[in-house]
Amino acid sequence: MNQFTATYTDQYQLSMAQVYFKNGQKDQQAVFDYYFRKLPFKSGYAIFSGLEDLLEILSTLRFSEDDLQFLKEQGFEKDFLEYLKNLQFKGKIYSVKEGDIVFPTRPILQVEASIIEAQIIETILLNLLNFQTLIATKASRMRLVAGDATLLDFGLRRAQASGGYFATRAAIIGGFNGTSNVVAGKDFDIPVSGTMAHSFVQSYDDELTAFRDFAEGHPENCVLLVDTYNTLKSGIPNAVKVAKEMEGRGQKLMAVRLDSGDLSYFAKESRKMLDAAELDYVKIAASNQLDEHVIKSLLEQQAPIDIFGVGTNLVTGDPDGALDGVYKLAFSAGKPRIKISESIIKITLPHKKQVFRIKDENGKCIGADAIGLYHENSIEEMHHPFEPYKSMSLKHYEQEALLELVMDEGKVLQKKRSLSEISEYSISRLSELPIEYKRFNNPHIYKIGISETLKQERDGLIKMQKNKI
Ligand SMILES: Nc1ncnc2c1ncn2[C@@H]1O[C@H](COP(=O)(O)OP(=O)(O)OP(=O)(O)O)[C@@H](O)[C@H]1O
Ligand SMILES: O=P(O)(O)OC[C@H]1O[C@H](OP(=O)(O)OP(=O)(O)O)[C@H](O)[C@@H]1O
Ligand SMILES: O=C(O)c1cccnc1
Repeated sequence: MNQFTATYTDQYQLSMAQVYFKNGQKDQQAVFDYYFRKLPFKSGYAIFSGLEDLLEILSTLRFSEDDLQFLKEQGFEKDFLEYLKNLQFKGKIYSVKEGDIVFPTRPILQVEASIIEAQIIETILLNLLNFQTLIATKASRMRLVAGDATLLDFGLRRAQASGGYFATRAAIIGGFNGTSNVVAGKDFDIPVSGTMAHSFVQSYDDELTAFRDFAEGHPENCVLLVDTYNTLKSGIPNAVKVAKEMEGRGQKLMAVRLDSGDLSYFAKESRKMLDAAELDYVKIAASNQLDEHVIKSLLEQQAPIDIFGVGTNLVTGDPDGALDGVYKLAFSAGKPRIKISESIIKITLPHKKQVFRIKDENGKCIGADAIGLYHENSIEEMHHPFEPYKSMSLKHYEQEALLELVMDEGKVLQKKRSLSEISEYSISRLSELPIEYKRFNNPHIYKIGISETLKQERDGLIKMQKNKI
């Protein structure tokens, strides 16, 4: 999987790094926060995904000989290139657990490293975490509405080039059951499955022979695509014949797949025809431009669909396309740092921090996370980040610290979890979130607050910067 070297970065990271190097600042320690500002899909939550890939890549990230030659041709200086030759990420990473539910404007992950190392990894970190978090969130929304139905990822062919690879992984974290993507299945140990294409049916002179040959070739998990010519007049009657022939051989047809037309109508009619032939065990799969809204609508119409195959809208994160996750400097050279912006929501939070999930006495999430300085063990009073008179006492609540050290001196500290473990964790964390945050229309807004000490630090820095201007 690891096709990345340290040039998987933006040029400005290297331009800045060369200046730090030449000015003797290369060992200056820095803290950067990773967070996003806007939830995708008008969702009330997001699912954090991509952490284990990031840690694995960082633990072996180097500049290759080829990279250094290229950078030389780009005009980088000899002594800086010599330094890059031995550069490895030796920093610390604090992170929320992969699969957890996460919310805008509060740190999900913090990097503490030399300014050069921290800067060079920014691009790959954002590339991996933004994309997977987007897709895991999309997948999770489909899982929420699909109930017990099986969700399969069919997206590799529609993905933005190599995005399909990580999209599959993220889909599983968000609650999908399997994929048609063979390489992702192999690399990430994901159940791989699939049906047949229209071309297979078209390549025969008649549909029945195509179905027969396929069923003989693949008696286990056989799924027949029934809409190439006419679903109810040809596809289903031929599938029934083949299913009966399979029964004669002691085999069972697993499912039929619908891929066009009114999926509710065709699923209901197909179910009736299969049941009338005593094939109630044959499942119905559906595909064709599905997303969480279509799946929800189909199930509200009581369409008897057992398996949903989802491609385009899953792997492209339609309609949002990207998560706006950012990486902002919070501390460097022994001082807290802030970025002030015209837009109040874009003002950053200084210092190394900790984030607490606020829970009631029964351990139930109340819909709030509070951000404090790293050394604060808990937060007494949470302030609205920007509205001065809004605050809430947290004295009687439980507080769960969310950021934990997952990488130290460039080494991964946690044992690798399987994707199914991460997915189960994600589903259990989502189940702790009250239902109001999970509805599709105008979900309740999760509260993010800051501690009194962090507020004072931030406001002091804003004042200081304003006085300088
Ligand atoms: N019963 C339904 N309720 C809600 N959405 C549906 C239903 N049936 C299909 N859809 C969705 O409607 C969209 C368009 O389906 P439509 O029937 O127009 O196209 P199509 O069948 O793919 O056309 P074609 O026959 O040319 O392939 C798809 O996203 C599909 O998943
Ligand atoms: O609609 P999506 O959510 O993107 O799901 C993937 C689509 O890819 C396949 O179609 P395609 O026409 O590429 O091949 P086929 O001949 O196998 O149907 C499949 O039949 C789905 O319709
Ligand atoms: O296995 C399938 O049915 C499949 C795989 C990829 C894309 N569409 C369908």
